[in-house]
Amino acid sequence: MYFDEELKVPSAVQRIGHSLSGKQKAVIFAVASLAVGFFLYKSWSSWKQGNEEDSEFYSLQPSNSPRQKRILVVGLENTGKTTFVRRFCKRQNGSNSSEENSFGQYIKQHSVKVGDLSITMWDVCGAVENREIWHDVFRLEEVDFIIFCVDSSSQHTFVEARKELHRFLKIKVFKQTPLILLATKQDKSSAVDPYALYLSMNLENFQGSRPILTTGIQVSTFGQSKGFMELYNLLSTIDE
Ligand SMILES: Nc1nc2c(ncn2[C@@H]2O[C@H](COP(=O)(O)OP(=O)(O)OP(=O)(O)O)[C@@H](O)[C@H]2O)c(=O)[nH]1
Ligand SMILES: [Mg+2]
Repeated sequence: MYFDEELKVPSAVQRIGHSLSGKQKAVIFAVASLAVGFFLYKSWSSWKQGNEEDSEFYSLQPSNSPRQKRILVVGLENTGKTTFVRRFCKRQNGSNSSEENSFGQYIKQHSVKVGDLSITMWDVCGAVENREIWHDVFRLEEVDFIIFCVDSSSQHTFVEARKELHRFLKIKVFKQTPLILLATKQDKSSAVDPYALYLSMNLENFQGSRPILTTGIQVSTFGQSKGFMELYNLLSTIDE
């Protein structure tokens, strides 16, 4: 391909431009406009869908006598724990949530009052070299729930996630602690649904001693979330 000296556009493209009639140009313009319009509509509707989901959860007002829930959030690295915890605990008015280091830089403590609950979440780093911390976290405080996050779109990590989850559930102090298996990144096209994820974790042997529940969430790049209301309902209905 060579370039026209003056216009710096490929001559082949230039020739096509010249050979099109006004009508053909109008058709191409209309098709391109429709494609752009469709793309904008799809982006807007997925943003709106996420936002609607959010609004139910974010409109919950804190009650005067909330029940305390202490929740440990663990899972392999890159599963979306920090994204989830920050978004869940950051209320729109921002006035009643907090984030601080707990046990050094690898565990972040978040607190929020939402609806009927006063929630403290510990977001524990998931990188391999830090996983031994998981086994020390019982020193934090008594916990009411374990939320174990699995990136539902990364099926190649399921075996490792299952191994770590089983290891974690065998820790003595957590032997009866209710578990919520959280299927994160549900927006991704390769994501499996929460029930399929639950089956792949082989949790039958752990079921006798504790409630085990599963649900899914997603948090978009723009911060819109889905599934938080259902998670809130699970947290508020189970009483240990
Ligand atoms: N598509 C999509 N991406 C997500 C979602 N949640 C988190 N992510 C992305 O996943 C990546 C990892 O998220 P983090 O929240 O840092 O993961 P983490 O589990 O805290 O990782 P560690 O702290 O290393 O254990 C980031 O690039 C996030 O933007 C989601 O619901 N959907
Ligand atoms: Mg993190």
